Amino acid sequence: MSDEENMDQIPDLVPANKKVPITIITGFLGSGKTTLLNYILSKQHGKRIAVIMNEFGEGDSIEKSMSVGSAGELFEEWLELRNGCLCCSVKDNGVKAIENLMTKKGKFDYILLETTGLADPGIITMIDAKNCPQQLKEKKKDSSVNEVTRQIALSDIIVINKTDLVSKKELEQLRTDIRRINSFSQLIETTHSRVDLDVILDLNAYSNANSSSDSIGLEDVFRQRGFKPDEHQHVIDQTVSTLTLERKGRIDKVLLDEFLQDLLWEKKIKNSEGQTIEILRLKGVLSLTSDDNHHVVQAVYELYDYHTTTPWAVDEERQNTIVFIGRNIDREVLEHQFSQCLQSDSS
Ligand SMILES: Nc1nc2c(ncn2[C@@H]2O[C@H](COP(=O)(O)OP(=O)(O)OP(=O)(O)O)[C@@H](O)[C@H]2O)c(=O)[nH]1
Repeated sequence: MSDEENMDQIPDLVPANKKVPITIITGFLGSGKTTLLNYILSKQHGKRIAVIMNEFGEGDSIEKSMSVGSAGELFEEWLELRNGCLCCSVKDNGVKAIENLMTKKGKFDYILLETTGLADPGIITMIDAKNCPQQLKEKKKDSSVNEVTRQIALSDIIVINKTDLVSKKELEQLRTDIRRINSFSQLIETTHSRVDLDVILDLNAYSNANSSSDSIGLEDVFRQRGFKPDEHQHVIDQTVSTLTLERKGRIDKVLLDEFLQDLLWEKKIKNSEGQTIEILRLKGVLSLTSDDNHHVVQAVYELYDYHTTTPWAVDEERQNTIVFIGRNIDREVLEHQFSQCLQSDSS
């Protein structure tokens, strides 16, 4: 069969009416990623899960399969990708690899991606409770953000693993340090990576899929966590931190695009001390002037995109919540810029 014919068949392999969630698992060497994957695979009976491991280094892509299911109904495929950038892997090699997997093995219910510490986008970040405090202190020669800070900043779920190896006081301090970097992400504490699988497998934040009825959208996450704008942050923060803004009304997408492009692409937006505001991750739920649906905006560094989710209820007050995670965050500047994107007759 030619490649073209092969590609034509791929859409049929994806479960009907359902986009397959892709979850990225990242973390430092030895933080417990493999333990987590093995735990997930050992528990998720009756589901078909593809695990994509993203490793860095020389050598050809290696495919290795392993079978964990007891009754044979559970099948997992491990696939190792090479080359550094996870964005490229996901968009190019990764997609191809997933397609090949589906061609060979049929439909999957979940796709899990494991990456080593160098990949940028992370969704679930594994933290080694014992070693993380030291990793957080690491100074990069070029004064860029260190690896573990970046992983924490980018994540939707942070799993603090190996809590058996630290005291209560050390754990409390670590929680505070992590929250300071990313106050949006959900924090889970474990030993041997034993997480609540519903939380891990329903996470769909980085998938390009539109919200489907059975996946948790960002707006649900905001709602479930009772998310409130941070009132405390008035000063410029030169470390990595989170800022949340909330505005009533409707956003003009043309104006928002201009703002996001100035912020993320052109890096034109400076704090009040003239330093560039560096965004690592951005997420938001918006009410746009263009239609009556919720829109989710997400960015990882320069890359950003929107997707449309559920309609606003007729009597629901329209509001826009946006979370910035980055460095040199300046509340006043970002607040001003974001407010400029509101439709002029919005309050
Ligand atoms: N004490 C303790 N050890 C753990 C825990 N979780 C995992 N380990 C051990 O830590 C070691 C590393 O765990 P892995 O799951 O291989 O970590 P990893 O992130 O996949 O590591 P790499 O493959 O090197 O990137 C293994 O020996 C695990 O048994 C935990 O909660 N407590």
